[in-house]
Amino acid sequence: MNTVEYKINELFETIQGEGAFTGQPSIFIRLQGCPVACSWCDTKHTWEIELEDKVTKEQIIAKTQETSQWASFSPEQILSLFKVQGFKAKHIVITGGEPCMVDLTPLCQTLEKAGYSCQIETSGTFDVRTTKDCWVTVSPKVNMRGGYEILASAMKRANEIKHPVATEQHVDDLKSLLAKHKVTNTPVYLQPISQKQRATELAIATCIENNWRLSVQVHKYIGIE
Ligand SMILES: C[S@@+](CC[C@H](N)C(=O)[O-])C[C@H]1O[C@@H](n2cnc3c(N)ncnc32)[C@H](O)[C@@H]1O
Ligand SMILES: Nc1nc2[nH]cc(C(=O)O)c2c(=O)[nH]1
Ligand code: SF4
Ligand SMILES: [Mg+2]
Repeated sequence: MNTVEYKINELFETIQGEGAFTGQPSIFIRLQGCPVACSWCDTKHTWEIELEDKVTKEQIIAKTQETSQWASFSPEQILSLFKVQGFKAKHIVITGGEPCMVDLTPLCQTLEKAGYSCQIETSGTFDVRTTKDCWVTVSPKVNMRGGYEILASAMKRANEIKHPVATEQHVDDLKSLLAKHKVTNTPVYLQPISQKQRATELAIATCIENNWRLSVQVHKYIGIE
């Protein structure tokens, strides 16, 4: 019997809007907690884990706004919730916050055993603990306020690298990282930060120059979660 529990900020079904799985109907599990502190992070409400923000599972399911509230769920409770909610997607995206602060293996094992495919969105600053079949999207974070560094093990485990960009410095940071970790075959996506026009223009030009791919956070353009 698995007794592990995960602190969940949000659980919802939508279309994956980023990276290689863009367009894929997906159930998102958003975990609470991240110490990396990217200045431009679009989910700052997930950073702190405060005990006073602990609420019931029902309140998390009923959430309609971004809040720092969270509830604990076991893998089995997550799975049965999918059924209660009538979710149809067979692909799960585990994000946050920083999901790799905890061991995701029991969660992914339970979900995969039930026939789902799993994907993790991570900053690459914590050990990636998951199943071998889980798709790992590493979005490396360089020189962020929290002071965390990219782990070689995370770069090696990555099935795709999705790098947020707004400046030439971000592009240079990525090139240094790829050289340092000898990444040659992993698909690279550039993701313009916060849909800014200049960031998007830079990302397009840099993708063409380097034969990388563009990831534009489709969900934000079409106004879905
Ligand atoms: C909110 S993070 C959560 C998962 C994990 N902490 C990470 O950074 O990968 C999910 C994805 O959104 C990206 N992201 C966050 N804020 C963004 C922004 N303002 N513009 C574009 N991408 C952003 C991250 O780089 C990451 O790829
Ligand atoms: N639709 C949709 N796609 C996403 N891909 C990554 C997301 C994230 O916040 O990690 C995200 C998100 O929040 N919504
Ligand atoms: S690592 Fe991810 S969740 Fe954490 S601050 Fe950066 S973008 Fe936000
Ligand atoms: Mg998001």
